[in-house]
Amino acid sequence: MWRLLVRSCSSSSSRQHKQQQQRLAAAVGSRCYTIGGTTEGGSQKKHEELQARLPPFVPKPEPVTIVHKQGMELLHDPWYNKGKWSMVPTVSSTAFPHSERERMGVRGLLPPRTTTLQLQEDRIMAAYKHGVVLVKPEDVATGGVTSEMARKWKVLQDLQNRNETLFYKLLLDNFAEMAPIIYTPTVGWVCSNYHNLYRRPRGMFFSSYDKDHMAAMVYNWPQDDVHAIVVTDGSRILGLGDLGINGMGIPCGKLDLYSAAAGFHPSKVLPCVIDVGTNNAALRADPLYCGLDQPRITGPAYYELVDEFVNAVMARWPNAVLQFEDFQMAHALTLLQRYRDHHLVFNDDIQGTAAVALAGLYGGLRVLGKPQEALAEQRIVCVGAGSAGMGVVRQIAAGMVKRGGLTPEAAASKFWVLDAQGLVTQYRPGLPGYVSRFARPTSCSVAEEGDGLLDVVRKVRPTVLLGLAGAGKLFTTEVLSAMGQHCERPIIFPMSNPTSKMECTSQEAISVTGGRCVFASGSPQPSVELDGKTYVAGQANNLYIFPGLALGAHIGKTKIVTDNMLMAAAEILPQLISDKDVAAGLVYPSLEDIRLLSAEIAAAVIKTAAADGHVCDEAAAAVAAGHVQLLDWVRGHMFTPTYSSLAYLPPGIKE
Ligand SMILES: NC(=O)C1=CN([C@@H]2O[C@H](COP(=O)(O)OP(=O)(O)OC[C@H]3O[C@@H](n4cnc5c(N)ncnc54)[C@H](O)[C@@H]3O)[C@@H](O)[C@H]2O)C=CC1
Ligand SMILES: CC(=O)C(=O)O
Ligand SMILES: [Mg+2]
Repeated sequence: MWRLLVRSCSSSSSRQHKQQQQRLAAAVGSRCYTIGGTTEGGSQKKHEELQARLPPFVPKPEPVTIVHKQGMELLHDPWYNKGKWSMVPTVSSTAFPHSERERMGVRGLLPPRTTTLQLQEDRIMAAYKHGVVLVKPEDVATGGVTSEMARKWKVLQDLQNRNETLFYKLLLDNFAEMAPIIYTPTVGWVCSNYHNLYRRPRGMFFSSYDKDHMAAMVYNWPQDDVHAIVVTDGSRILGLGDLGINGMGIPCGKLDLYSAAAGFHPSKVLPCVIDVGTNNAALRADPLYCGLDQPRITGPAYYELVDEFVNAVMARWPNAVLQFEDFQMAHALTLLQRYRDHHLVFNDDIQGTAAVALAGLYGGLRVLGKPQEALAEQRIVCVGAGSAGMGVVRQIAAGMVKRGGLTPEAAASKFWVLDAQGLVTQYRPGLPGYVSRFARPTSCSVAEEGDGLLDVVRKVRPTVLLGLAGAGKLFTTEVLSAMGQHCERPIIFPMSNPTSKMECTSQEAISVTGGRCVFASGSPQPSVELDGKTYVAGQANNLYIFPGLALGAHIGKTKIVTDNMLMAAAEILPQLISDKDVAAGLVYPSLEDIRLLSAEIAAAVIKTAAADGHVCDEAAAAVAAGHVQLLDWVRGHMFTPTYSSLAYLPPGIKE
């Protein structure tokens, strides 16, 4: 240390400098130290030489502020917070250096990348001078989100930051209208621009930097009783690809729906992101990006981190249901299989989407006036062999076995699955097990390995066309027209999100098929007027399933989420469509009734889990009491956004 100090000094003749030299000499006393390799000891001349080279002393007290707050309380104090709590986009709070985060109990409450006061100021100046461009033309192109939708999102976001009770009352009272603003498609734009829009930390941020700290840092979250956690690693956000830590917008949006749709108390839900880096070079290069500046960690190190996260949150909040969301296929299924027998977890993209697709097909059969058994007669083309596509195919096949009486092999023969390389057949080397079961046999006739969608549709003449590729307009006019030519009432579900990644619009499908198709899409679509008739578009989105499924699993204390529970959710949903809506061609019930739908799904899930012998005694008693009592019991657990009287409890006094 002395060596460094001495070598970095420079000469000065100031009085302060001399005082500093004297103080240093006194402090050093007769201690031996090295200058340029020579050992010195008490020589006045050498002292003077040394002191002459020391930097000047500047009497400047270090700016330390004594704080009597830590953690969330600190972040919520605009004076101590090192972010901007303003109405303009900025990187909030991230100017806390890591050592200080540790000291102040805010580790995990902020994104991992730190910024500077200067960068924050530059951003504010830019917004001050040039205004905030909320939606750029390219955002509309990539996300299908207009300035008007972004403006509404901002109004709701500001309200949520101010008054959660009012936010949830508004959302619940206007659910169908506002779901597209807090959820898809607007949430896709929010994630793409999260680093620009970020104002206030929400949820917990875990990163590879936190390795070996997660079990402790979860205690920085102030709520002891968390009921639902949604986590992403940002690797496949909707159909928008790797958005790194920006993917945090998705757990936030999903949990808004947990509270609005299923009545989870907003203070008891926890959005989480695990930042293992990103392969999105543009984001990493952006100075405002608040995630780690490193490529994604893969392999065993990745699984060690996710294991640590799961163990940490499950140890602190053993009653929580944990939803995995928007993990890329390379990890999604492996993670689900890794935890599903040990914890109350599910993967929404694999399982929630599967259940909503099967529900939509049962709804479609109702529209066509056919029983559920008719599922087994369908020929189904699915474009997209990823986590969502294969989850959907597997669930529909299970429905064919259960309702249609087919063997698993016969059910598999009803599917033609395409990925980015075209039709998937057994010719394909290295097919993972979850795909190979549905790969067409090589001896098969009509369609061949690698065939494009149009060829497959012409050769196979499917009755159902599903889109889960996240690749945009794959259901071209030719494809839609071919669907309409061989099938009187084709079922067409372009399920990819957000709007810009959907395989076709409602207008395209309905006009090309002359209004004959049964249509539902992943993101909401407008009604279509054709020849004086109005065709209403349904929404084939897992938002119908996950709130009620999670509620049933949580309050029923089912310990795990089974395939039977998912099947129960898929089977109950189409029974809840009103006859009027069926007559209008809708394959899903109205979103205006979302609380009722979630309660019915939760009840169905609990009944199934009870039959399989894994619910808590209270839930078992509610099931035994009958359906009406069970529904009442479920609803009794739902949060209702109303104001209540506040009572003050001084510190140290127990409730
Ligand atoms: N409506 C809903 O509730 C849900 C919709 N999704 C959407 O499904 C889409 C896919 O999600 P994941 O399966 O998780 O993604 P993924 O990345 O796991 O799979 C994508 C699949 O699409 C294939 N693909 C890509 N481009 C293609 C092309 N041009 N032609 C044919 N196939 C192509 C890929 O080869 C891969 O098999 C996303 O857009 C996502 O937003 C996902 C979950 C729920
Ligand atoms: C809806 C959904 O979960 C997705 O598009 O990924
Ligand atoms: Mg998803």
